[in-house]
Amino acid sequence: MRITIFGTGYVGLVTGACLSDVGHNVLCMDVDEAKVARLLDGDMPIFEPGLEHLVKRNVANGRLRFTTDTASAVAFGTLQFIAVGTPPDEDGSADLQYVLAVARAIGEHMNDYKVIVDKSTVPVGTANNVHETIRQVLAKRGCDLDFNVCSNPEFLKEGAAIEDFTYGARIIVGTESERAKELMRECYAPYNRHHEKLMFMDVRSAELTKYAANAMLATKISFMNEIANLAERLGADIEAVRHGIGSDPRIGYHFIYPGCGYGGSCFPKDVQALTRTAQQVGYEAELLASVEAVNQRQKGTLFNKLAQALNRDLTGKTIALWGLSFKPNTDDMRDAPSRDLMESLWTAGAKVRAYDPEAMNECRRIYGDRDDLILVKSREDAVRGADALVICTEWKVFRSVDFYWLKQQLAIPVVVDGRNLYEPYDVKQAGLLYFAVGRADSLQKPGKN
Ligand SMILES: NC(=O)C1=CN([C@@H]2O[C@H](COP(=O)(O)OP(=O)(O)OC[C@H]3O[C@@H](n4cnc5c(N)ncnc54)[C@H](O)[C@@H]3O)[C@@H](O)[C@H]2O)C=CC1
Ligand SMILES: O=C(O)[C@H]1O[C@H](OP(=O)(O)OP(=O)(O)OC[C@H]2O[C@@H](n3ccc(=O)[nH]c3=O)[C@H](O)[C@@H]2O)[C@H](O)[C@@H](O)[C@@H]1O
Repeated sequence: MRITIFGTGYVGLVTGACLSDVGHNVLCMDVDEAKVARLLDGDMPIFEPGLEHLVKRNVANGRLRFTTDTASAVAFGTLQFIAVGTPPDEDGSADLQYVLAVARAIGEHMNDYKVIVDKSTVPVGTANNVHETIRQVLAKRGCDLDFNVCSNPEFLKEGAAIEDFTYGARIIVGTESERAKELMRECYAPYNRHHEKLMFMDVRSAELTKYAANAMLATKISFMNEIANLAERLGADIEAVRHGIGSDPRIGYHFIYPGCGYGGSCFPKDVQALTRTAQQVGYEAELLASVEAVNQRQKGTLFNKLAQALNRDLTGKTIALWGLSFKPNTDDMRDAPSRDLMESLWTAGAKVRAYDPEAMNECRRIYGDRDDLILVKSREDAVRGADALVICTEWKVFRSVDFYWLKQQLAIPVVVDGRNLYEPYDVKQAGLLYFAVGRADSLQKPGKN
């Protein structure tokens, strides 16, 4: 099957690589010439486990190609996937300019039947909007061509994108057209062999399903962070509570890890966009607004704990930071909690010595050269000579630490852990003060031991 994908970001590139790997012929189009040039050179613009291998294999066998040429991209595929960004607008609603630019390009260049497949996360009603945009462009051209627009939201997680795309729990397709349905069935047949994963529904429900899924997951996280904050104040341990509630299958263990707030390119923007959508139809989404507010507060928790541990004396201090990406196995720092922490530390007059296994270049790209940011090559380099340590991301390399060694490295024996990686008792045994999230032990103050 011939498939065109607009956008070679996390979603577009993974979709292109995976669909070509199961035998489809895929042409990926991006307006970012530098990105396409890198891809043509076999260089990955993002870090995603397994992606480079998949891309190279399918480029080599000729089933995966890249272009910046819109006309040939539109001519190529019967299916035209839209996988471009939908960043937040100033008021929090989804900015559809990139989606609609693709719609116009399709309208300008199409000469036969197409199914336009919206994979970007878009507000309810966008498929209609895309349909109308294409119809108007075709009308201007004096063309009367048949086409359908369907919604096919993506549920992959960064860091596990290929696995999620390949083995995801469901494939949602919103369409009222039998012809589009058959083509989508053909596209996803390789993923639908063992049990029926394809769920067809109306377009608006498919669009809302995506926001509902992300909002539900974000709600679970904010809920746990709220309980964690309570646990700290009540002298309870959130890790015991997490085990206790997760064992109830109605609640489950997934997405109930407390931490330093959810980040990434999606939960923050999608919760905001859904809240905005609700307002637009005259409904105050109070729960969603609270999910967002709790998350904002949680992102300040590491700084507050550190400031309290150091008696608010941060000026001139050097803080070691382990983990910059918003989660492990990605170099993505969009809305990462590490950014809130670093920016607060700089405002308070502290320096940051940071290490991340994959996000160093991304950090350099975002913040450039500055005196108060020192990027180092290992976790050891980060703590050597630092005053205290903060952990923002639960990369595997941070999980096992000799706490006696760590104590010797730090001028002030303070470890603030935004991911609850260690047993408080083990850390304390080495003479360190350990401030985790939602753990009664983390309430200890310097001088109390
Ligand atoms: N990142 C993720 O894990 C997931 C993202 N999504 C959704 O998928 C969409 C894409 O997200 P990402 O892949 O993260 O975005 P991204 O920002 O990584 O990539 C978007 C790409 O689209 C390109 N682009 C912009 N305008 C274009 C045009 N007119 N024609 C062709 N290419 C164009 C950009 O140059 C960029 O390379 C968003 O709506 C997002 O909410 C959904 C599920 C997971
Ligand atoms: O729409 C999207 O873009 C995607 O958003 C999330 O995926 P992603 O943002 O890549 O990463 P997650 O693993 O969901 O983590 C998001 C944030 O929540 C945090 N988190 C996650 C789980 C948890 O229990 N606690 C917690 O604090 C993570 O540290 C991270 O900062 C969803 O999990 C995907 O299903 C969805 O497709």
